[in-house]
Amino acid sequence: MRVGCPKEIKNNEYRVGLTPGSVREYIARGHEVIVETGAGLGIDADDGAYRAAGAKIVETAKDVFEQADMIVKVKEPQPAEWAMLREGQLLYTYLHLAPDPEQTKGLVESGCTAIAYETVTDAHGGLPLLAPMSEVAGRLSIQAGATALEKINGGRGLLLGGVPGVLPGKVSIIGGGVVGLNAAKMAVGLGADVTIVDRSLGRLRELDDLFGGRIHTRYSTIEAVEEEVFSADVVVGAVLIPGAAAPKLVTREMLSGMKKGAVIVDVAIDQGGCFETSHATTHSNPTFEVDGVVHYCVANMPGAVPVTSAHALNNATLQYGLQLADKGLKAIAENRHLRAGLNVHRGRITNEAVASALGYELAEPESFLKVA
Ligand SMILES: NC(=O)C1=CN([C@@H]2O[C@H](COP(=O)(O)OP(=O)(O)OC[C@H]3O[C@@H](n4cnc5c(N)ncnc54)[C@H](O)[C@@H]3O)[C@@H](O)[C@H]2O)C=CC1
Ligand SMILES: CC(=O)C(=O)O
Ligand SMILES: [Mg+2]
Repeated sequence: MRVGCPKEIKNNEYRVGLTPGSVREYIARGHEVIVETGAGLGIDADDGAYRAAGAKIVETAKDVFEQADMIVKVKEPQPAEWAMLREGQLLYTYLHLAPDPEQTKGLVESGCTAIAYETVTDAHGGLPLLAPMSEVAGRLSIQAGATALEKINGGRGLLLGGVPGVLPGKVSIIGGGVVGLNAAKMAVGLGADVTIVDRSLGRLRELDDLFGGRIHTRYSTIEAVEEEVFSADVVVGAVLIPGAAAPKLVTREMLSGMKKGAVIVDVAIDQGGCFETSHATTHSNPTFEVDGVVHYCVANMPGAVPVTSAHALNNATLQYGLQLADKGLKAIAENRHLRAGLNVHRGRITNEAVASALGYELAEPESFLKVA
């Protein structure tokens, strides 16, 4: 198969879908790889590094989209990109379709077959292609929150860890999955007072064991969320219902009970966000204020640390990408975890949560693929 990797074009997105190391693996399996010039500059990989790995360098994204059978990216296609996709072409990237009707329409109209990293599953009930970026975003969320708390950035002017004789700040994390766990590790490391709220008691037990009494855990109810939000200096939004739009757990009304200059970091913004007042922001203008509360809602947080993120992402995406390149649609038919990643196929929506969020009729992949 001919595999293509364009340069990312989302605001301040410096990751790349294929590292030179991944290119070598595709080449070793007998595939051709074409890479847009400069695609890897954000991770210090120049065209020479890609050529040395066996890729052919092309001048434009149009060349990549025209020539490749499968496109490997990081972020959801932007309008100029979905316009270049064609019927039968495979797209392998993050999509986050449920809160994004325009992109969904673009992909449906293109006729392409789109596999969303964030809905590919594994045998342990996890989301293996979302996990590495959730690790990064979870860790970054505390850096972002701590920075936004500084007075000069519109925050309360509070140091999260405190100092001897002065109490630390309070971090409340809503959603104790991969983002939540990694946010908690960083917040604990800074010396903050940390609470994690989740609706899974099993998960709260795991977290309690992991942190050995260093954090507080709370079962997620409206009351618990409200009390946490009112008392926090930083609130991290980290809930996920796979494929679906994030539930709005914090309403606009609740903001009035928050401390002035407190900070919300809505990591779940890529699925629409779990605060009613959130809207997606970019790295070039990451925060805004509503009712005295600073909101940080960057939808591609890992893009800020591309050297770490692109390698972590490739570590996870490579094995599934190779299956797609080796076998095309047959890989999706044979591997139910990859099939869970199928969101769009030849004009139809194949993911239940996306279909129900956006009012499409669901086309079950099993109804048109000969599954193993
Ligand atoms: N903004 C960005 O750059 C990035 C955003 N993300 C997003 O972060 C979000 C979280 O991802 P992960 O941690 O990997 O998901 P996860 O599936 O590991 O964890 C989600 C947690 O939310 C909990 N949850 C669901 N409903 C809840 C409720 N009503 N109250 C409390 N907890 C609830 C679940 O029990 C689960 O423990 C996703 O939307 C993901 O796409 C991930 C990476 C980067
Ligand atoms: C998960 C995601 O949206 C990101 O890494 O940007
Ligand atoms: Mg995102």
